[in-house]
Amino acid sequence: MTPQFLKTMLDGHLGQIFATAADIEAAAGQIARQIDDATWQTPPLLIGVMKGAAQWTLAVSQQLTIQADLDFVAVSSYTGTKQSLPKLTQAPTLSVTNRHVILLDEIIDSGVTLAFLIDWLHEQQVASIQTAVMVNKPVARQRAVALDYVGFTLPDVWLVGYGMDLDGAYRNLPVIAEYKTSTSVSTADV
Ligand SMILES: O=P(O)(O)OC[C@H]1O[C@H](OP(=O)(O)OP(=O)(O)O)[C@H](O)[C@@H]1O
Ligand code: HPA
Repeated sequence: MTPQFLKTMLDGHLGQIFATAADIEAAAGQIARQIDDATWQTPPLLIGVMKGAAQWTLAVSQQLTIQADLDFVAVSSYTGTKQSLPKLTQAPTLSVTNRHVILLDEIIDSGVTLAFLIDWLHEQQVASIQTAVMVNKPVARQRAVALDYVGFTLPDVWLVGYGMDLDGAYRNLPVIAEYKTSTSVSTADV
């Protein structure tokens, strides 16, 4: 059964629930095992893309069993569901030059945000870049981005929860859910 608080919080906008917290932790664990098993000449530097990737970055990094460093950048590209040019609003605090970077984002949609960050990291002369996304929404891609680790591949609907927002709301939902822009009676079930 879908918890009542989700239905109440999304007030008629709740669509399909694509993943529960347990599904997401399991997907993050599988990715952590792959990162563990890769060959690293120096410890990788995990960089989470704030704000949305905070939960996903911790879900993956806490399940690693190798040494890794952790940092964050902040990029802003969306107001509501409307996209604008990405802006780096916070650079990493650690030096990225010559580091093996793993960029973690909770969602890739158009690809513009990650492509922008990858270009920026290359300008800083990183040693290598891998990407680890919780959700891949491939339908509306505008910029090609190589994805090394993917949690879930989902359809082109607006998603909220586990870091994903609509105008700053719903990031704290413990599931990945569809936000229906027109209200309807929810049939979602978990
Ligand atoms: O592939 P794209 O179409 O570029 O979309 C993905 C980006 O959009 C969201 O960021 P947003 O700008 O909403 O900032 P946020 O992380 O603070 O929510 C999300 O967190 C990704 O970083
Ligand atoms: O579906 C989405 N949900 C939240 N943030 C996003 N940024 C791009 N696509 C999405």
